[in-house]
Amino acid sequence: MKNRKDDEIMDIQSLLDQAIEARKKAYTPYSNFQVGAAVLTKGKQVYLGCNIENASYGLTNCAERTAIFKAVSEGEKGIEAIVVVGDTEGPIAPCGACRQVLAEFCDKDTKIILANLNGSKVETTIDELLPGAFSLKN
Ligand SMILES: O=c1ccn([C@H]2C[C@H](O)[C@@H](CO)O2)c(=O)[nH]1
Ligand SMILES: [Zn+2]
Repeated sequence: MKNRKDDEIMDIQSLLDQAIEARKKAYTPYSNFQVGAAVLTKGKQVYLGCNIENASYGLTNCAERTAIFKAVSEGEKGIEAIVVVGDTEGPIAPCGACRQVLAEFCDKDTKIILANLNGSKVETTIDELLPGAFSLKN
């Protein structure tokens, strides 16, 4: 019989597959570095994102922020898991801006899975990614 842990592993694998698909939609004429992300909300919906670059480089939106903003703009309240994937040597490392946005919408139980295309994968938390995050409640 399948247990809860098996279901979780399947969820994560399915999110990773979807993030890899989303990555193919990345708009990256400047860096040619594609990233994909998949968010599973507490409402059990999946939102996908890719990085979207701009001629004014600083306006680039990273894949994880695209996916999170899609979820939030549809009224989703919390994130159960997020997978981010890129063609990096090890698991991809989110930029500082994304860590601050993750801190806004993730809680201590949110699973943050960082992956690459070769099967490297780490599961982490927002507290590990951004210890001492800025918040108005500090
Ligand atoms: O976690 C990351 C790291 C980088 N990028 C994007 C931003 C830019 O388009 C390209 C190169 O930095 O990768 C993401 O989308 N997510
Ligand atoms: Zn980023």
